[in-house]
Amino acid sequence: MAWLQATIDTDSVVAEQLADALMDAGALSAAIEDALAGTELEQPIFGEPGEPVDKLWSQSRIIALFDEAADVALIIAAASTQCGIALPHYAEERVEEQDWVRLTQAQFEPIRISERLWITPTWHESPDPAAVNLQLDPGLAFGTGSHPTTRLCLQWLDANIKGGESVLDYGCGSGILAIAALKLGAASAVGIDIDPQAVRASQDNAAQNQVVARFYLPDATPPAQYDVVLANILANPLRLLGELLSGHVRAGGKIVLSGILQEQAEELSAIYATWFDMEPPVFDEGWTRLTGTRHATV
Ligand SMILES: C[S@@+](CC[C@H](N)C(=O)[O-])C[C@H]1O[C@@H](n2cnc3c(N)ncnc32)[C@H](O)[C@@H]1O
Repeated sequence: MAWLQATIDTDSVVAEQLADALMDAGALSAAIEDALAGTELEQPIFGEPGEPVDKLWSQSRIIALFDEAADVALIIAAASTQCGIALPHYAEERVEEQDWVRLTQAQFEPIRISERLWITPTWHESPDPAAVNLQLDPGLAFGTGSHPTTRLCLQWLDANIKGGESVLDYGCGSGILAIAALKLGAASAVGIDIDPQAVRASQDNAAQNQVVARFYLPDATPPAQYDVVLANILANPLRLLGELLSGHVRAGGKIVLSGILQEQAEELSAIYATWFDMEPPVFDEGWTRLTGTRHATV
């Protein structure tokens, strides 16, 4: 079994419309990426939940997959006509059947977070069995440890969990932060996510790591206060969640915020200074970690 793949360079303004038209005309899949990805001109563009992305890559590339018997030229011509654009430049190649599982797994290697903390996929031996090892596979929920926003939180946990803390992981994704906190010695951990798939993935991952954590949708958040509250979400939800998150941190407890772009750090830090003594931000690849200690009274 084989497929045909077309790599189509296109104007970013029509990329989404063209990808949809390709699907309508018979493509099996059509993914849009930055045509300059992997070069010095690559443009990192991030969206906020619930908000349209207001920036486009300067050039887009559509990677479309077709059945082996498809007439790719005809489909691209039909899709271009539907979008009212000239036939774009494209390259076509044959993609042979491969061991996709093995190929995917090969992309996920163990990740060393710190001297003593590793994140390892289940199909790998841990490189350091004596370390604190989290077993985590890429799945439907965000959080494998490879992203700087997660790494910043894991590094904070590694340096600051001394043993016995209660932890709230708000926006838990895969549950990675709650699970890491428990593995590092926290006494209890609760995770919250708006995505039911993330709640399920977190439960599965906790079981895989033989730790007991509780995961809920926001409506079921226990009305408790914690020693540590982590929230790796994004700037916009963090702007809106300040009151709620601060209410879950005991006086003298810590807040750890991530998912904030470097240029958003000052504004977010000022918002959370309402409830916390904020520390200087820590940056990693353009992302920010903010931490603070809860005021005794507000
Ligand atoms: C960037 S992921 C972080 C996952 C994981 N905690 C980590 O550090 O890798 C953000 C998660 O927050 C969840 N989320 C976004 N907005 C939320 C909100 N308002 N309340 C709860 N969870 C939210 C998303 O569904 C997603 O799973």
